[in-house]
Amino acid sequence: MSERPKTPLLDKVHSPHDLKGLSNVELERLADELRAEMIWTVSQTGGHFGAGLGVVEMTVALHAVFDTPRDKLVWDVSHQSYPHKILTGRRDQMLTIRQKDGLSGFTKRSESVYDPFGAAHSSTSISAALGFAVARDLGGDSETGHGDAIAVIGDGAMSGGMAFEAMNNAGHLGKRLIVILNDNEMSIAPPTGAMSSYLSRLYAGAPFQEFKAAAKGAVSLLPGPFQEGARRAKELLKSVTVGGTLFEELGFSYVGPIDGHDMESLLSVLRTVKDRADGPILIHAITKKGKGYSENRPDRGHATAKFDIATGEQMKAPSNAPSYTKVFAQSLIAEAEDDPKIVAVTAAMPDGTGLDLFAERFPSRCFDVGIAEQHGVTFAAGMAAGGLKPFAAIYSTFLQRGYDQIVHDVAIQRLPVRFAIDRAGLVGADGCTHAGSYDISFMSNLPGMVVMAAADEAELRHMVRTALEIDDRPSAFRFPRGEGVGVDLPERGQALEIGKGRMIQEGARVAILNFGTRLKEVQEAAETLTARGITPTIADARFAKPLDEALILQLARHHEALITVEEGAVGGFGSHVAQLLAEKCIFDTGLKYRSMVLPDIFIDQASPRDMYAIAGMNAEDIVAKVLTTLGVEVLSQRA
Ligand SMILES: Cc1ncc(C[n+]2csc(CCOP(=O)(O)OP(=O)(O)O)c2C)c(N)n1
Ligand SMILES: CC(=O)[C@@H](O)[C@H](O)COP(=O)(O)O
Ligand SMILES: [Mg+2]
Repeated sequence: MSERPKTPLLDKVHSPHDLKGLSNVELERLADELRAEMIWTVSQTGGHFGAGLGVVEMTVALHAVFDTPRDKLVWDVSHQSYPHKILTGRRDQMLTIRQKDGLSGFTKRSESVYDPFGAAHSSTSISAALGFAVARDLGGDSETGHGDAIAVIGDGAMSGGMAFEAMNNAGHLGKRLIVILNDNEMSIAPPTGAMSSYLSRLYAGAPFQEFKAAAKGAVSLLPGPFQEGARRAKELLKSVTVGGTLFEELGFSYVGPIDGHDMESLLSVLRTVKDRADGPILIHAITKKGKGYSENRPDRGHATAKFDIATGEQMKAPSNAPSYTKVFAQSLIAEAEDDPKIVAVTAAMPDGTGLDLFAERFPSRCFDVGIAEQHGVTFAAGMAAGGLKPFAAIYSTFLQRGYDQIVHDVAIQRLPVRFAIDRAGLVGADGCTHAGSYDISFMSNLPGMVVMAAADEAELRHMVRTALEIDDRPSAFRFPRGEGVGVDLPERGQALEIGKGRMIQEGARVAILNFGTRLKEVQEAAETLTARGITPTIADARFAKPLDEALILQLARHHEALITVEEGAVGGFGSHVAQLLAEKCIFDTGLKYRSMVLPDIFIDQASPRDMYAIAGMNAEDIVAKVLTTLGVEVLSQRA
């Protein structure tokens, strides 16, 4: 185990207030200690890493200059907020981060007054900070008071449309608002897009040194705070800006680029801005993701498992089966070898969706659109309308961003976009912000949509093929984060019959109708139940839409009880089954129907197994549900 670093200055910091008396040199030393502390902490826990390392100096400088929590500091995505958490009274809990009952890996209002706004999905910070600015100016109530509103947003997050919607609004309102663009020339993967190239050009055009000198000069010109008139302040800011940027056209003052690791520069600029800004201002800070430890890794150490600090070696549990993501990617590549019309879209998640593999094989047929799920969906719709066969590979939670586009651009026009919905169900350490809980509901509600869920990795392979063959309407297939169950994989997928489920085992009294990867838990539950003399019938629905009506009615008519199981919120598969049973008057026959869905709460981070335990959806919960439904004593079973 790596030794905890010595951090004499940091040990004296219990809140940002303790930074106020420190000199610039001490703040610089504090940043070094904070970085060492963060490296050690994440080596023990795993988690998001590179982004936090890149904002260590910025975090120290922001807390030294601004008056949080009165000033509202909003971190975009907030995967970079670990140093902020350490400085804002949560250092002692850092070893619990992303674990059950521990700290969240993201900012969270209920966790700290220093987290004025929760995040985890990207590109929301400018909108939220603008909201704080307006609340301040219009006398909103706030326990911590109202001061400056500061958004820290990455270059990747800046590719999201919301950031521009917010700047458009902020430039128009003209309120004092501070946006720090943390430009490390990385998203999770290297950023793509014209905006990214534009930022690089801004950076290339104005070397730090000149700016640093200007900033220093400007600060030395300042008399005490609050003594300078507005005219002078404007001139001062102008002297440290370069003109003609896109941001200025949108109504922001642009300051930069500055070296985001240079404490002197940061402090000078932030102090100047704090004292003088009178409208929206954007500070362009250049940083290195992974600074001081993982900056040379291809992903700059975006996220990591626990690791050995000396060797960098990550401690990952050995895998027994390929991940669902990999099976998806390999299956799609196999299909694309034969069908040149197949194209793939990712919204800034090439590695996470496996499309990095697809892009290696078919570079011109793979599109990383940036953090732009809305655009990604409509872009795919356009390609479908143009005669291609697009697969939009998007995490369930991020697909929420593109919902109107799914309805308006895809479903209403019945365009054959294939949605490969990764990270379906509860994902673990990222917690409720990343849970894929709603896609079954929001996709199954749409007329004409085909909605599938894979029960194992072989099923996923078949569903890729099935989606490919559905060329007259949109379709979706969902699969979870992590490893498959280890079933044999067919070389190639076989198209499934649309809207047809499959029988897994015949039993009596109770039928369990599964949708998705709870099948393993259902089968485990069935073993326990069989030992108690109740052998359930098990079927795998495969489709939530269209429903296999014949199968469902058969199960309902030949069993005392029918229980559906799905890894999704209420309103999904089970609700559609209930609707069918009601319409066919099956409830009138006395059928006991139960639907096992995610409960109506947001479940915080824990292992997926623990999250499903909280949700009441593991094998033992299925056993209990069967027994209570049949009126059999549960307690004796548990004993
Ligand atoms: C809407 C949405 N899509 C995708 C993601 C996944 N995601 C998390 S961080 C990240 C990259 C962000 O890049 P940037 O803002 O530059 O921050 P950096 O990690 O470089 O500091 C992405 C794509 C997300 N959080 N939200
Ligand atoms: C912050 C963020 O949104 C991503 O980094 C996310 O945590 C990735 O999740 P996976 O590890 O499931 O790809
Ligand atoms: Mg970045």
